[in-house]
Formats: sequence, structure tokens, C-alpha cells
Amino acid sequence: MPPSNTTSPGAEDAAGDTDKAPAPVLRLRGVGWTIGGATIVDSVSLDVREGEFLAFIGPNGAGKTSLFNLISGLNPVTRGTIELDGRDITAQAAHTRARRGLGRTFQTSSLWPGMTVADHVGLAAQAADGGSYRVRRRADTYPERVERVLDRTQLTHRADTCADALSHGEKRKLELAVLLVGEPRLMLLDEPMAGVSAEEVPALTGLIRSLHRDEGRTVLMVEHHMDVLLDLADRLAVMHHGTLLALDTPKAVMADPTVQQAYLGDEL
Ligand SMILES: Nc1ncnc2c1ncn2[C@@H]1O[C@H](COP(=O)(O)OP(=O)(O)OP(=O)(O)O)[C@@H](O)[C@H]1O
Repeated sequence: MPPSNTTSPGAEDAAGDTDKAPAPVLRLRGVGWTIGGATIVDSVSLDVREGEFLAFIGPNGAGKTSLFNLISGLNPVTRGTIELDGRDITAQAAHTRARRGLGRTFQTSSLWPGMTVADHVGLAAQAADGGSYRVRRRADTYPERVERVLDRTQLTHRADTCADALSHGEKRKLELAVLLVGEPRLMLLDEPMAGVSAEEVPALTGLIRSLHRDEGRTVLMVEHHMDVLLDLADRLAVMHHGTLLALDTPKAVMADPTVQQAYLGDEL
């Protein structure tokens, strides 16, 4: 089923109605992923504007993370095309997409338990510069960048703490810090609030809001916390059985009878 919204700027542009509209930062056309005979992502088309905050919702198994894997290049699409800044990146490797400004975090923690906060950021800086993740060069190689990113993510006081001693909220901040070192313009955040205590959610939400609104970064975010999404998102994309069921403002999506019907008995 196609998305219920056909009036977004992206849709107009795709239809050729707005010649003067700037190219979307990200454009998906008929993107699909089939594995082992199962279609996990089915013909997803959408445009994301520069500076937009687009949130993905849908029940467990709807295909949200799988779509992020296709956009970031972790898995190759089996159908369709992906454009970044008007350039076809469908066949590009994940690290090439990252160099072009597309960065992501993962649903499950990707930290090294025995490594300090500062060393995580230092190694990420090294990797972002095209180096490898060689552990012998650490935070002291990039002191200013490490300091700046730790300050930005409110982790300065935890610089010498190992990742396994951090709270869940601090771990999520560190994952954002690792991402920010590469200065991504388009950030894909996969459930950044997962496992975070209720007390830590506001600070993390504030940080993500600031990265978007104050620094103008484009954000795509999968999240189950609806109150967080209603606060942050410009538009909501609803995934259902691998398809894009709806794409519109949060208010319109929540009032959409198609969405309500699809989710009768399901948690959004
Ligand atoms: N490599 C794979 N091989 C086979 N099936 C897969 C693979 N990866 C994901 N799937 C299946 O694809 C479906 C969609 O999974 P996905 O993780 O994308 O959903 P999701 O919407 O992100 O769910 P959640 O909200 O629980 O994270 C699930 O049924 C999952 O089991």
C-alpha cells in the first residue's frame, strides 16, 4: 500500500511539480530487500529534506532497522535506488556513504566495555580521518576533537571512565559522540532511547533536539517512545510489514484512519 501522504515537498518534487525545489538530501525509490525468499522491505519510496527530522514508527518486525541497514549500506538493496544529495549511492559501501556525511547508530550497543569514553571518541576520530581502528593510537592523537565532542555530548566528566561503568543514557550519549566525530550531516538513529531510564530520557532528547535544531543536522530516527517523537519529529513514517504505510506530520499520521485501522490492537 502506498504512503497516505502525497503532498509532502518530497512527493511533489518526485512528481516533477516543483522544478525549483532543492534536491532532497536523501531519496529512496522503490527500495526493497528480500532475503531467503522473504521480503523484509517492500518498495519504499520517500524524500528527506535538508534539516528535516523524520521519525520511523511501526510494530516490532515492521522493517525499520532493515530499512536503516539499506540506507546506511550495511545490507545491499535487492530492488530500487538510494540517492544522497542527488547522487546515486545504491552500490556504494557503508564507509563511502559515511564519508559523504551519512552516519548511524545501532539499536544494540556498539561500545567496547573496557575502553574509556575518551578513547572511543579518539579512535572514532582516527577512523573518520581514514585510518583504521588501531588501538595503540588513542584519544591523545586528537585532543581538541575529543574535548569538543565530549563537551557537546555532556560526557567530559566521564572521559576516563570505561564504557561498561556508564549508565544506559551515558552509553547512548557516547554512541552519539562516536557518530559526531565524523561530522555527519544526515544521522540515522536506531532506537537511541532503548534501555535508557525514564530519568535520563529528557537529557538525551534535549541533546538530539539540539543536534537537529541548533546544528541543522538532518535526522532519521527509529523510536518507540511516542512522546519523544511527537516532540522532535517534523514528519512520521509508518512502517507496516516492510511497506511505508503513511508519511506525514505527526498530527496527520495519528489521525489517519488507515494507520489506525492497521494498528487496531497493535501498539504504535
Ligand atoms: N538477516 C536477516 N535474515 C532474515 N530475516 C531478517 C534478517 N534481518 C531481519 N530479518 C527479519 O526482518 C523483519 C524485520 O526486522 P527489523 O529488525 O527490520 O524490524 P524492526 O521494525 O526494526 O523491528 P523492531 O522494532 O523490533 O526493532 C523481522 O521479521 C526480522 O526477523
